[in-house]
Amino acid sequence: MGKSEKKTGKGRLDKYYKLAKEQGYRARSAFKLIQLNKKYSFLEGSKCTIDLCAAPGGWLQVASKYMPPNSLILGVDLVPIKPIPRVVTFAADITTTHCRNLLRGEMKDWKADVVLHDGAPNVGTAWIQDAFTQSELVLMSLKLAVEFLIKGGTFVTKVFRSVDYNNLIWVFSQLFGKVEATKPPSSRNVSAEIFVVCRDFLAPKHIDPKFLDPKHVFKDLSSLTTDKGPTANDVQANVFHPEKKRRHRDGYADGDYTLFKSVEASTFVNAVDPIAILGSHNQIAFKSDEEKGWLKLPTTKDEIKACCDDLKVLGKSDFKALLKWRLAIREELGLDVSTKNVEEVTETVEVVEVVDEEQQIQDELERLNKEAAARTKRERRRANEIKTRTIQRMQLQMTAPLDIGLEQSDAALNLGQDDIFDLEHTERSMKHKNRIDFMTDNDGDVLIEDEDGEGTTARHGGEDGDDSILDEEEERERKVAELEAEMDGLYDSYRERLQERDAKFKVKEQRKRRAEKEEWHGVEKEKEDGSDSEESEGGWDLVQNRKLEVGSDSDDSESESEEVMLKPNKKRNAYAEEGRTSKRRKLVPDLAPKPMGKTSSVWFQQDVFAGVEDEDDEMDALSEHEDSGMEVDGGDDEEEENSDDYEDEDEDFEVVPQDQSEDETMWDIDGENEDTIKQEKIKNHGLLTAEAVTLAQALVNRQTTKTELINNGFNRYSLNDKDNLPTWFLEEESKHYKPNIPITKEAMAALRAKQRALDARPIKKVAEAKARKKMKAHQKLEKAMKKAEGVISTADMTEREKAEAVDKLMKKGASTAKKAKKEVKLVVARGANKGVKGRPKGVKGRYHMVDPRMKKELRAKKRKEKATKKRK
Ligand SMILES: C[S@@+](CC[C@H](N)C(=O)[O-])C[C@H]1O[C@@H](n2cnc3c(N)ncnc32)[C@H](O)[C@@H]1O
Repeated sequence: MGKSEKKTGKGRLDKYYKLAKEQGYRARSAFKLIQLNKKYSFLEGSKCTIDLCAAPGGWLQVASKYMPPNSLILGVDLVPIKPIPRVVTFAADITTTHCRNLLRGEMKDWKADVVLHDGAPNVGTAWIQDAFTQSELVLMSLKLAVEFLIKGGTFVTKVFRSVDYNNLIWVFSQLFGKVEATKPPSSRNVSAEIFVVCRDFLAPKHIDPKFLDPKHVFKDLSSLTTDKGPTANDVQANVFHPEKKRRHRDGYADGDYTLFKSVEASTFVNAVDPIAILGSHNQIAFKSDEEKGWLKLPTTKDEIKACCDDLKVLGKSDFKALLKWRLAIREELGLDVSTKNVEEVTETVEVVEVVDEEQQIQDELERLNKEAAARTKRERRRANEIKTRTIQRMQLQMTAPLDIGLEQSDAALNLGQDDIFDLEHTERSMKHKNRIDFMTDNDGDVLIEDEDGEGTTARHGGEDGDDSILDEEEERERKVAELEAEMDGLYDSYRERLQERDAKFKVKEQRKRRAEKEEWHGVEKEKEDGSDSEESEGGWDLVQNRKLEVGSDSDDSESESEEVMLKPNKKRNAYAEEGRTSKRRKLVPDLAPKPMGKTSSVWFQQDVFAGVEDEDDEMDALSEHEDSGMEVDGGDDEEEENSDDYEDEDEDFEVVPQDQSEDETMWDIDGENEDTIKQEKIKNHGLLTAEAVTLAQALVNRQTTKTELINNGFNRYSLNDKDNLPTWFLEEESKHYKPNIPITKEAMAALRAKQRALDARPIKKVAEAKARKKMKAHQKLEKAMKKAEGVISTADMTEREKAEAVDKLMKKGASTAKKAKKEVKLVVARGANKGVKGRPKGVKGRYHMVDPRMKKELRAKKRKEKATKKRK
């Protein structure tokens, strides 16, 4: 709401408002005093004026303007008044003795010629209280006036036309010679205010205290009665907008001097217009026995009782509560019939129908059956919808593996979320399957262990029941395998997408893996070229590879048990192959030839492999190493291919197909190959992590031994079984599930020193440029020397000439390396040089005009450099 709108709404933007603004008065009310003074001229002759209720100070400004110089002007208000020249102000309540004392202190034994009062009580309390304070305020100002006024002095006060008006005028006339009520033109017509100018103060020696006692002055008023009540509008407004306090500026109804009105509760309850009663009364009283009985009813809560006590302080919600209470009482009395009751009656009529009990039970059962059927149907439909949605999302590659996990509560598959992630369960079912396989006897009979552990024989493919159990199990396994394969595939495509989005993804991955390795062993492991292939592997492949690695390490007896473990996996892989279409490519090993990894090349550089070129021989060599329990790092697809072939022929023989895993390094601590790489790496780059340096220092300082270190390598992290875990889980786990090797201060310091040394080294480009320069200088010098040799061998030159020529040549040859920089003189544009155009006087050679500030900055820079050098 705009300001002008607000003001216009109240009719305030009148000419006096504008005039007050123009003339610098703090309030438009200033014009009321100006006009009153114009009519009665009391300010011009006043030497002392007291303004009661003077804030913000409009009247004080007028007094200060119209009163003679050196006169005393005092202003009092509840709120502080901003200073006005030659005006003394206080903040005090005019009804208190404190205010009186303040005035007395300021006046000494002076008397005031004029006492002004423009007070308006601050609204906020109950309406009845307002009405009382208003009249009281006038009487209080009169009390102060008669105390401080000089005989013949003037008292100007504002009163509201109310029931008190006549009484007040009568009191004034008892104390002043002339009493006139007037409404200055600046006072709005809508306002009930009127100004009474009491002149010629009689200053009686004794003033009857009753004249100044509100109780006395307004005492008789209560005896007067009126027929004219408040208007209907007023009443409604009182009830529905109680917060808007009405000042009754038009005064009370003639003769209606009873400010406090009580109404009996029964009148309110029986009234045709209860709102009118609420608006025109102060209290609802419970006098008769019947009314007192209502007080005990549960509907008459404490709040209702409190509301009935003082209607004038109630809010809208209180009135509503009272009207509701009235309705409740009326229902209680049978005066009203509530809609609720009507409904209840109707219901009762329905229930009263005589129904056969059996029939009723039958109906109830039918109803329950129908409900159950509908529920099942609903659930099935919902499950189908979810299934379809999930499949669609999978097809559209919208579902990331984690999402899948959340959405796979597929009732149709009999797999909840728990089932999918319940790997134990999956494994159990697989083992169960294996056990069945293993327990198949030669006759083709199957030994199935019952709960007690006793074997029972069942015909292979015999009874339907067993078949169905097997089918169910198989079906279940198949679905689990399919889902897992699906998830792995999706995870791979997710990683691919990630790779596409983030160009640094590969580098990050490599770094991460390197960091992991270092954390374990303290030395950085050479990154294999084949890491790419590992990255592109699905989780299932990784698990498979790990299995193969473990298998290759274990002895024969172990490999047998491993085989048992591996079997279901192979089977699962087969299922996965079956079930997968587009994502399947991730599970198929990449057959394209790949460059040999660095580790591999180091390995194959050994003498043993000299001259071995053909594939078969290579495979022989590999198998030899397998037998000797040594780790062979693959990465070549040829090997991989061959390994597959061999696997088919002899399952005991398994070749590590691709990249070396972290586990491998852990298990093969003494591996020759490993050591070579590590040594080489350390030789080239030194130790790179604080953990590695800590361990190395501990070793050097004999705080630990190699054996201890190896033993420490076998901790809960190293023996973490990662089988059957999906890649995404392993990756997530690798972030947090790792040993926390303590590092020492010394290790950190050593690493930092190394880093600083590295930082101090010039970058490759700079080093190259320097080398180029050096080389050129060297070439030039060589050229000069050749020329000098030519000069020496010349016959037609004297020895002296030869020496001079050689000297010149050699100088020229050497000078290129150090070309003297042409010096540029800096001339400060200050004093005579300020604003000079062209060469400044007395400056020879190259020069550059500079701002004096530049020199200062240069000096500061040098200072700083010096300080940093010192610190170093
Ligand atoms: C209409 S204003 C006075 C305007 C003033 N005449 C002027 O021209 O600026 C009424 C003032 O009376 C003050 N007032 C109300 N009750 C009071 C009390 N008990 N003691 C002192 N001042 C009071 C209010 O604080 C308010 O500032």
